[in-house]
Amino acid sequence: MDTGESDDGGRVPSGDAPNVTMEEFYEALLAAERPVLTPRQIARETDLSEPDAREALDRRVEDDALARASVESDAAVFYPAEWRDPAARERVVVFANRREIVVDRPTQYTRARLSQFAHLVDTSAGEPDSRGYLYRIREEDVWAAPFEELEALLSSLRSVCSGRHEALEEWVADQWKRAHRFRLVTHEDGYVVLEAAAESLMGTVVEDHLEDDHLRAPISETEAWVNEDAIAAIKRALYEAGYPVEDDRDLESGEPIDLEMGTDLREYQREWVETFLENRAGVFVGPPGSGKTVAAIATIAAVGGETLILVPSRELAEQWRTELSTHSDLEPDDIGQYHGGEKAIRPVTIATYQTAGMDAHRHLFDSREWGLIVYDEAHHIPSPVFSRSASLQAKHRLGLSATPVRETGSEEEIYTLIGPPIGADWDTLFEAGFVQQPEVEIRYVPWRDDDAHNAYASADGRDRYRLAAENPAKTDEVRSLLSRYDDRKALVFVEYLDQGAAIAEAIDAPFVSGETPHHERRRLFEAFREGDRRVLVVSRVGDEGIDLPNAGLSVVASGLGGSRRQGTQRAGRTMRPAGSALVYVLATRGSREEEFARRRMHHLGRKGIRVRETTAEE
Ligand SMILES: Nc1ncnc2c1ncn2[C@@H]1O[C@H](COP(=O)(O)OP(=O)(O)OP(=O)(O)O)[C@@H](O)[C@H]1O
Repeated sequence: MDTGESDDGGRVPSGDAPNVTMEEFYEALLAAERPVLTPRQIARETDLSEPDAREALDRRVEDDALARASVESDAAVFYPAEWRDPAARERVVVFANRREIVVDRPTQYTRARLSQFAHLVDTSAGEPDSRGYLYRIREEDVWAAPFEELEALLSSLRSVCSGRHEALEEWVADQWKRAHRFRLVTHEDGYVVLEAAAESLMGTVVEDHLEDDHLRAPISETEAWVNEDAIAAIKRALYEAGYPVEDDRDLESGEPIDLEMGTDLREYQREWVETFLENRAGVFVGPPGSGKTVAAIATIAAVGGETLILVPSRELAEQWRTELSTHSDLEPDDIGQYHGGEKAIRPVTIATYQTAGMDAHRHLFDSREWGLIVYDEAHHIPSPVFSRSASLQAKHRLGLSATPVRETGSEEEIYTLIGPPIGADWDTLFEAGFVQQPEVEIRYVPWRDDDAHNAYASADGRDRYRLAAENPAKTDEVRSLLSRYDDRKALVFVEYLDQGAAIAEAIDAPFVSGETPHHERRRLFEAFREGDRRVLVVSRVGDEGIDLPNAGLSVVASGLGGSRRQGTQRAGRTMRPAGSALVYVLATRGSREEEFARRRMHHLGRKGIRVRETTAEE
């Protein structure tokens, strides 16, 4: 519909002029989860055409109901005029030098606004008992902020901070500029060009940070012909130098695909997909079970181009096929599996990272122009595949990750090579009840006797770590937890094969490890899922992504020395919408595991998950 002739009666107050009521405006803000709206967004949320929306908004500015943040017609954004009044706002304290913002009891709406250009550090900042949310603005937050214009970002910042903070704004503006200094574009003759915003950048930044073979030849003072094999390396090098590159290459997608969703998205999933479509790249970051896979399927539908889904294991490939059929009308014939014995390219193709990384299959991926590449468990992408698949031709790149934090600090790599993080605060998801908040308990298990303790004390390095991990007293603790919760499906996670075998024997349950054949693993997981199998002992292999929706109890017997990512994954096993969720993490009393356990769980605590500590003797 394109005129003001709406049938709701309220939109056409006098004459034929289009109108937007304040109620509609607020609703549109909430729907878009944006602090400010453009005429186009208003048009999308109401049934006005874009020119009519623009006219209606301009008139509300004249009434002083709305304020406009920019005078340039294309970049104009609108927000309620009352937001100029600080008294009407939540209490916000800005620490400009530290680039930190503390908001007392922020509304979900304020949090949504902040998450566009800052990241949540802590939810218990400020006074004791307060719910002060501490946000920090890092370089990469500004680089990835989903705004077309700097002015829109600044006005969003001002609207949250209720006023100007010159130094902070200057810093933000500076960061913004850095992220708009280099661009990769496709020349009309088909080759790739690196464009710099100024001559001096070519001279300094490029000289200092790129290798000789990254560029083939200069084209002008500000442009160079790029070696296409080095695109990922160039992006990474410039990112590290503090100049993230905008990737505006002209990439064609393959055959279009036509796919209808059979599942309605939740509000936040819709927001994820929309944000993704705006940026054409990004990583959905949400706790396990928060619906990333379903949102990814909706993204495939929205992009409508040939899609490659990369997954870490064959079990996950299988799971994707099922999910695609469950949530969309994609026919089995439209789904190709590309791994092991089966190698079929279809409108939607699922491949393992392992196969995708093999030289023998490189051409298949390189020679195609995918409309969308989905990286499942994006924090899990093996390094060689990382650089290779990042240079795959794709119009859109979508990562999925429950835990983007990598111990190496290389989460930046994920965001450079795939795209900026997209996601709700975890506690928002817990609060909304979409993901059950697990109860996590760190349980300290004493050494069985002095001998065991002494052996630990006199060992060193890896041996110590292993002795603590394999403390035999943990087996008793596992047994006692299993009998205490004998009505729950339970997973016991272990780090070492010997320990897994020992625990499995002691509790008479199967042990699933990397040595278990694929078909056997699948059978066991299925038996667990479908009902007759109550307990599984699982080594690292079962650790990620395998959908075990009905685990009501997880016992992490060892594996704390692993990465932070693992701690979250393991706790995540039980974070499913169905059933209550309990996680026990066993740590040997008086060993380094104590400290490890606290640190890992602190990380979960920061994600809004409740953690408790007890001792096994209690
Ligand atoms: N919009 C929705 N409506 C109904 N059910 C949904 C919706 N989104 C997700 N679900 C269900 O919630 C469960 C978890 O969803 P999904 O598998 O997409 O989560 P995930 O974040 O990908 O989990 P993981 O990180 O473990 O892979 C699934 O059973 C899925 O069918």
